[in-house]
Amino acid sequence: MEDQGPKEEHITVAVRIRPFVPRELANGISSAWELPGPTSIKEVTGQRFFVYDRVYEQHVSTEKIFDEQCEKIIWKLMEGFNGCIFCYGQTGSGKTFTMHGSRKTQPGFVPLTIDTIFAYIQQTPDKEFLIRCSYLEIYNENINDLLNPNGLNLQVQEDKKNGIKIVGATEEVCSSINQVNSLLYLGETHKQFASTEFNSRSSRSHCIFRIIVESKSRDPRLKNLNMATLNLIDLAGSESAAVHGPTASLNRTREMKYINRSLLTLATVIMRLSDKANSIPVPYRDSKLTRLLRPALEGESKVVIICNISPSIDSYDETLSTLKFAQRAKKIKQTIKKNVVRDSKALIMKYEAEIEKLQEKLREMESKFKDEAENQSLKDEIWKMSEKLMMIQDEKEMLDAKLETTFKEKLQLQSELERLRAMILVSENINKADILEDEFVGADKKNQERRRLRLSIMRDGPLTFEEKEAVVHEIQHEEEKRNHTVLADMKAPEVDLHSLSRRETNLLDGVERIPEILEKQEEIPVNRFSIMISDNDPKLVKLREVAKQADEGVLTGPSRADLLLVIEEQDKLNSRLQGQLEEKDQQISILKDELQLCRNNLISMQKQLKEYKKKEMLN
Ligand SMILES: Nc1ncnc2c1ncn2[C@@H]1O[C@H](COP(=O)(O)OP(=O)(O)OP(=O)(O)O)[C@@H](O)[C@H]1O
Repeated sequence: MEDQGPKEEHITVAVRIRPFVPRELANGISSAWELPGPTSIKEVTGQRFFVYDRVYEQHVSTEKIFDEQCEKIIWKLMEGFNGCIFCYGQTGSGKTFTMHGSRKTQPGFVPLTIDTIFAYIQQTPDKEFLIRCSYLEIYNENINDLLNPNGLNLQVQEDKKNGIKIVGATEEVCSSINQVNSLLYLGETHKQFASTEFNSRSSRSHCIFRIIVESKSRDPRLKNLNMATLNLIDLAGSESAAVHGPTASLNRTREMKYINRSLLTLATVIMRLSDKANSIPVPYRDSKLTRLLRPALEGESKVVIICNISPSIDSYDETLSTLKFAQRAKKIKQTIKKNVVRDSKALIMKYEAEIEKLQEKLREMESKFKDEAENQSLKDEIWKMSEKLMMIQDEKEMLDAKLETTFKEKLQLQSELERLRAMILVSENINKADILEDEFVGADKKNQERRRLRLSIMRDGPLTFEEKEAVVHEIQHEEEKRNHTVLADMKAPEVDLHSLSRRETNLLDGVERIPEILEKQEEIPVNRFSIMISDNDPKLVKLREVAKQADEGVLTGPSRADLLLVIEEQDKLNSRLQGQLEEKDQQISILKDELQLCRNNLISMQKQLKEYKKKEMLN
């Protein structure tokens, strides 16, 4: 159960006595105080005796004091109760050591408070918190913002509903310990310090580190919001003129005057508050410090005062004054209420509303981004597609060109083959050729002779003279025919068939029909055995020679073997060309297939591209 019911309690006052500092040890200064029990302090030589909530001896750690006196205030703060912890005491008595300490060696109340707050948040998953921090100093009665070097002489605004407000003070929202530490570090760099007789780094101002905690249940049905403030105050130390020595500067003297005056006002306020029966007004307005502390001292905060004292007999008067101040403060009674905020002024509410708005914005942006991303991916797709299209078009053009070249090559081969065929004298498929020949030529005598000639070449044994003569004439006729083709455009000379010898007539007759035979032979398998004779062929040259010799009647060759050799050579060439032709045919058919594939691809890509473009236009 949360403690919400108002009840009266005393301010907690504890005394901390610091160890002797090196200066005191060097001077062999003795102690003026002894601690008879955990809550009491007594003069070593006199009878003065004081009792507090707790008195801490010299070697007690700051952490132990924090655990015993401050931790409960932090827990209350997290539940919505204001808190105020301050260190009071003469200069050099250990206030800054207690409040700030050193993170590494002995952390003070401020770092320990921060750790406790964040640990509490971590252990309270059913609530949400918002932490804000500000860091101020009161220097020469001016409130300065330690988090903003331009925030000087800030004004205090008092308002019954909202309490005390320092206009223009920086309030940083902190979500981590490191963030708070950075603020503290920044504040330290702006703080006013000076070296005095008692302290080489004496605070010349009252420093207030303020933490505002807003908390709210995560349960949406519970609308109440708690808001509480904790002030951690490191007061400047009261000091006498002796502290600065006879050569004190005007600045030091002025600082001292302001420090002492504000501490005196604080002491008076505490005195008036501790004596409620006395109806004399409390002079809060006499100093900025008491104006700021008013809500806390009037009962809005749980207050812990740590009174720091020196053990030294040298500081006896100042320590006595501190102990009297502590005694008066101990008498102050407070009725503390929990701060419950029901309006939407609390920052956590504003932030939640802001978060809701931002989330809405984020959702809008996300959907916009999604659209844009989709658009982008569409554009990328179109771009990729266009590139692919270009590639396919290039490929197609290349294939077209290749196809054209292959066709040309094929035509060349074909014409070469035709030329060869035109020169065929005999064929392995002679029977088939003969049948065809018979069909076209008929079984006339001349052709029978031709066939016999061809067959005789295939036979073993030497050629007869007539056979040799026939071969020679056949060759001569081939030459004439070729010349005739070359001179086709020129008027062919009239041939008197009656004047020709029987042999010439036979050959001419046969040759006239050769194109027809060849046409028919196109249908015959191309791998036939045939003779092919080219113009410059050395074998033809030889045969020409043989023919010439035959004409002159001195024919001695060619032998059957010579002719078969010629036939074989020519057949090889013919079959090679035929093979190349087939290869070309195959290439053409592959290219045609590839081209078709390419065309199909191109068409489907163009279609896809069209669709994408349509889609893009719609977007
Ligand atoms: N409990 C302690 N243990 C060890 N050293 C301490 C302790 N308290 C104070 N000191 C040392 O005493 C010196 C003065 O302490 P500190 O600066 O905290 O005094 P102060 O009261 O803040 O002085 P001022 O009012 O001038 O700022 C420092 O060197 C500090 O380290």
